[in-house]
Amino acid sequence: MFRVWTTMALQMMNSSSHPLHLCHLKKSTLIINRLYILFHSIALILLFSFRISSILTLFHSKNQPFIPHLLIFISELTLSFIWILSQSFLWRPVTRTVFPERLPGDDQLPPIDVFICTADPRAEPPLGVMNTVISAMALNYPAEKLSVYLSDDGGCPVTLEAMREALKFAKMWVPFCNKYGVKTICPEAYFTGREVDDEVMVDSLEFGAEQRRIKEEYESFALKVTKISESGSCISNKDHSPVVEVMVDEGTNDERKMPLLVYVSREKRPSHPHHFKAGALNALLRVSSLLSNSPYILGLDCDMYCNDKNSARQAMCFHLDPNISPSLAFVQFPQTFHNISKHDIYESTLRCLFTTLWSGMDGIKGPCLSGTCYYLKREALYELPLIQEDINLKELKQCFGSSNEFIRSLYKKYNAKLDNEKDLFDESLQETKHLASCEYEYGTKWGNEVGFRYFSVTEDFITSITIHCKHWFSVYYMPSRPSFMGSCTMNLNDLLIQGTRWTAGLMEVGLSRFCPLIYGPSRMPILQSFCYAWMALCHIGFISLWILATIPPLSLLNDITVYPKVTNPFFLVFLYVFVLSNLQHMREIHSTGASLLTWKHEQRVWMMKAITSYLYGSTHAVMEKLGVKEANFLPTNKVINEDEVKLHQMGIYNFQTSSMFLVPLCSLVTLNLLGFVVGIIRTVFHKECIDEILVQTFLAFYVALMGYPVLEGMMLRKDKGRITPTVSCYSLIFTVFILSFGKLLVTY
Ligand SMILES: O=c1ccn([C@@H]2O[C@H](COP(=O)(O)OP(=O)(O)O[C@H]3O[C@H](CO)[C@@H](O)[C@H](O)[C@H]3O)[C@@H](O)[C@H]2O)c(=O)[nH]1
Ligand SMILES: [Mn+2]
Repeated sequence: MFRVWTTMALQMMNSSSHPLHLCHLKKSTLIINRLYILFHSIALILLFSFRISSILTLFHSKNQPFIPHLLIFISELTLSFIWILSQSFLWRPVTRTVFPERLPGDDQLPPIDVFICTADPRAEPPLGVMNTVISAMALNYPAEKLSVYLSDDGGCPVTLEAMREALKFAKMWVPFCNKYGVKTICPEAYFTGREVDDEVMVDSLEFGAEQRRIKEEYESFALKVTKISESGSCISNKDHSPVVEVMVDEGTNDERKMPLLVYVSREKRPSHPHHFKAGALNALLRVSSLLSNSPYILGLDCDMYCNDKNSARQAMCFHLDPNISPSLAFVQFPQTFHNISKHDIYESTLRCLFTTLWSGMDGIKGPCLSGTCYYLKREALYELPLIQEDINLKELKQCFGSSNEFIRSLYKKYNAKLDNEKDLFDESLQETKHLASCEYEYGTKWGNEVGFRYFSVTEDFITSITIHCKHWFSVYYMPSRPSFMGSCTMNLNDLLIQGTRWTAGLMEVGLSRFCPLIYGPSRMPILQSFCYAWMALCHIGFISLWILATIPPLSLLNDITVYPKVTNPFFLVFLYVFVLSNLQHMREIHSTGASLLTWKHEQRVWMMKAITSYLYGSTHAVMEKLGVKEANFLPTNKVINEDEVKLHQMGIYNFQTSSMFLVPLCSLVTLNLLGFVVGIIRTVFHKECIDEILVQTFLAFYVALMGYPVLEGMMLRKDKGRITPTVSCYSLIFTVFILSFGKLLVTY
């Protein structure tokens, strides 16, 4: 199927000499980055030589405890290791431009299947999910070439009911968008005025009336869906048979004027593993292959609505370029968020990831699938040679499972049943239920060698490693108007829970045979495997941060010096490393157009996550390795809470989260405040020691400053989002524990 489209694209391109897209190397950034890498590396070598020689001296002379120096050295080594890996992202940054107006006519565009996943109607309100579905139906793409699939892992009748209503509304909404060239194709975003650049045709009376009518229709649709959600049982059903419903647009017989809409809820049984989102996506892959079998798949989360109707055409500018098409696996768009406040205190935009890191990886061989919003070639998930009709069915069945119908869909000349007669269509529909059943995958290679991979809960990460390790590459395109918008985490609790899940999933890969440092270098460019390795392993940064947040203050309290004196030339090396890395961070932030406050928030959130999420996630990954714990996927909460929004907009942290997260944060900040105070007292009373303890006093001050919101939450705030006295008490107890245990440790 796919080859046919490529050939068509090839033919079409021969007739035109204008490229569909361009790739620009960011030369000045590249030079700055490489100079920075050079100077920073020299400084690190000097720093290590200082550490090694001072540790050796201490080991022999024994005039100061040796453990604190060793620990600090370990933390510096860990940070440097992560730093080295991360520099691969800076090596060759690129940006891209597309020319969708040069695409061939609609009749030559390849079909697209949109996959949307939802799992839990309580965390993911059906109205939001339906908005995503409707926005996908309104994409600027031939309707007969667009099919929208919703996977409902919650197995909720409520979602199915809401979807039927969504189709009714979409029948009005899609023609409205087409007729008036509406840009914001997600109804909720359009009516709440989230995007302001939709040129409202104020002059046109007809448009005004039409818009009012549609608005009323939307309101009544929204009300209906809310009522359905409230009336029905909204509890995820973990024990049910498969449900597949094709929502046919009955009004039309000959030509499809609306995209196909399909509801899929795969079978779930308590005794069968369901492999979370990857399992849901694989069920969609199989079901869709019988109904529409499009060569390209647009993957979306339920909260990521389409914000730009042109994304499909933009993606096709790459997929239809004959020079790159044969080995291009996916075109990826950044994830942007509609509920970001002015102060992004939780750093939920993932700015660094989507601006700097991904465009850096794009210059190598393409970034990882993480962050969804991708136009993926179906073939890249199957990894098959070109299938001819005469291929051995038995062999294929061992790989893809028992369905003859599915195997036939892999054939070059397969026609999806949609276009055929009604009887055949009904027969296919019956077969889709078999394909969405629990046992279908038993004894097959689904999740291991074909489809989305089950190896880790961060299915996008492991799946893209395996794709990039074959002959495929990918493209990252960041348009000025965000193509997709999702909802980001708006409180500390969601942020840290999500961070823990990501850490667990990524570390699990990092600790396995798929570790990019081992699995990657022979299969992909070395720089790309370093990028992947950074993603899988950067969470070990928790080791460094725990050491840096405890040893300097403990040393201050126990009269030990772990950094060079101010008069020592090596002091300059430490100063240089600290200042330069922060300057580079600020430059990078500035170049993406963000404010310097972002620097503070990013540093702070990184510290908070490293102390908690990275630690717990890594522990979870290790326990999973040992077989003590099972993988877990708790969907991120997408319900909007008014109080929370207010705090978020004012830039105030909401500390309503479990004490498992709060206690370490509070204790470490308190400890550093204590260390800083002692440092100041010591310099006031013994002026001569200032040059000895300056670095560690500064570090304690820096941590306490970064942790200021935590201190404020403990001592000054009275609102609901503060840190409760009980948690503060536990934290004090923990601080005392660190103090006494630390005393033993640092004096050894
Ligand atoms: O058993 C499950 C669990 C989740 N989901 C869906 O997976 C999506 C992502 O879940 P979410 O709770 O939003 O997690 P995030 O951490 O925000 O998602 C990011 O990280 C995930 C990997 O951990 C990726 O799958 C996502 O695409 C990426 O946006 C949502 O649409 C869910 O409905 C399922 O379909 N089945
Ligand atoms: Mn999400």
